[in-house]
Amino acid sequence: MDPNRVIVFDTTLRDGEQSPGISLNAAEKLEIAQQLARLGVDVIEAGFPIASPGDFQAVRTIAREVQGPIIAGLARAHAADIERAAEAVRDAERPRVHTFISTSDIHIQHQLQSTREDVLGQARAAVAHARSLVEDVEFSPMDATRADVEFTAEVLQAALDEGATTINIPDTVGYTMPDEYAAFLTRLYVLVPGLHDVVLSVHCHNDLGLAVANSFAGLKAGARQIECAINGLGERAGNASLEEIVMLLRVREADVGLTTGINTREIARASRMVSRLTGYGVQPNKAIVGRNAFQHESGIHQDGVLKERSTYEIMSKASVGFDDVSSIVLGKHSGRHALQSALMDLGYDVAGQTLNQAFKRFKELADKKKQVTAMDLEALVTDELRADVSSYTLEWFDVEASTRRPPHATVSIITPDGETVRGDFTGDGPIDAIFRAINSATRREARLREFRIDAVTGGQDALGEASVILELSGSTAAGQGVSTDIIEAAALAYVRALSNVERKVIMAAEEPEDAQPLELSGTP
Ligand SMILES: CC(=O)SCCNC(=O)CCNC(=O)[C@H](O)C(C)(C)COP(=O)(O)OP(=O)(O)OC[C@H]1O[C@@H](n2cnc3c(N)ncnc32)[C@H](O)[C@@H]1OP(=O)(O)O
Ligand SMILES: CC(C)C(=O)C(=O)O
Ligand SMILES: [Mg+2]
Repeated sequence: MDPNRVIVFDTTLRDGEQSPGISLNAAEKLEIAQQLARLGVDVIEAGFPIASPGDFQAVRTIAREVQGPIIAGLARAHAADIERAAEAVRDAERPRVHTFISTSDIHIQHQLQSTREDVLGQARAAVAHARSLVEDVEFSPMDATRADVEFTAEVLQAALDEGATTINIPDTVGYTMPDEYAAFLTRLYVLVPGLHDVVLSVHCHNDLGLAVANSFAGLKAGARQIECAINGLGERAGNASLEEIVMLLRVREADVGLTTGINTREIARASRMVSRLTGYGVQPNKAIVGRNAFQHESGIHQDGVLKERSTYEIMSKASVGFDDVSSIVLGKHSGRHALQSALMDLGYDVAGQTLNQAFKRFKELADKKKQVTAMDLEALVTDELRADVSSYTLEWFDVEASTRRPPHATVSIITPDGETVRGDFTGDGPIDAIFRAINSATRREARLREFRIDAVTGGQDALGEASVILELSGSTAAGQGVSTDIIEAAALAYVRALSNVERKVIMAAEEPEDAQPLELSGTP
């Protein structure tokens, strides 16, 4: 085998399933195992067969149905565990039994309540027994990183003497540090030269957030198998995340020189499947598979990525199978380039002053909304186009609403001549009050024919779109307004409808009777 090829041992279905609250049935485990095979992992640790009849059945089903990877079952250093594991994986193309016993004094004294001598004997017997049942036997000295290195070496020598084919060095409680872990492995290679003839493996936990860093240090020290789990699942803070270590090796391959057999384009699918079946969501800012991992929200980054992706991305989202995720997210930190590009996607070719005006409205909206969606943008732009044909402008308004007295509205309007006029009114409801306050300020007797308000987008911070039809001196016209505040949306719509109807009245008075009515533009 290529000495630079790293064996990917996936333990999502064993250590990953040890995450509190996860219990996968045989069908669910099989579905994940099939995806792991598509992903191209080399070994699937399918479960702990002695743990329950269900887990035994799940491991057996996977062993029978999943082609490609080695299928492993975990076993304590007990004959019954080993026999159950061997039976469960027996029908696999390539079965493996993974047996383990602690070598740290903390575990030997307090958990096993035993002695180093007994542990040495149990390890030897366990590997020998496993080897009598299957060819491929992995041995792990549990809690090795807190154990005496000389004693661990002695146990490993016994495991090798009995025919172990892979030796795994677990950092069971996520205690070690990269330099220390690498030094521990280097020392084991010196103390147990036979380790050079088998595969040395790393199995790191994330209690201090170092699982991937420690695993990587182990690979640099000579290990060629990495035990990891999709989405970093595993006991307590989890195991090294498969996607992180695999992409680290891929992205820095030229510098590190190690490869895996993983089809990285299957990573996103594997992550989503595991998340769905385990009920463990992925944190948005998780490396590689988090929702944000390939999204850019800030204007400077968006500008860079729009000009050349590599300015702010060290890998492409396509390389991990996230083709369907949009890279540019519009929010309060976005700039004109991103807005222009998003508008272009919607079919609006805006530039110059129109872009500046849309950008101003967009920033105001982004201050109110966490994320600005395509629908919000569309509403904003059409609203901006409508604003171009308005004659009256709503400068500001105040509405006092209460259940104890009738609502009162005050408005300030800028007329087509640039004059500021004010009006106020006490109405039946806040919208009625503001509409009549606009009439009072403009000294127009417009009559409301229709009023409707719709939510443009979902959620508490949704944009509302108000539509108003007004009648003035026998003519009618419509106006629309958009805002996160429905009273403001209604007032904008009223002011625009008033501008439109007034223009119609003037035109009707000026033009011959067969003239066509003026069409308002509002769509791209
Ligand atoms: C670091 C790891 O991830 S190790 C794997 C952890 N995974 C699991 O434990 C999940 C599956 N486990 C189970 O379903 C159960 O714990 C079983 C079926 C394996 C055992 O259940 P029980 O027999 O009731 O024992 P229990 O879990 O309470 O205690 C563990 C026993 O195993 C012993 N033990 C622990 N590790 C080992 C080992 N590697 N080899 C031999 N014995 C061990 C403990 O000393 C304890 O023995 P004791 O009963 O003589 O005190
Ligand atoms: C069983 C072993 C490999 C384990 O999961 C650990 O020590 O963390
Ligand atoms: Mg573990």
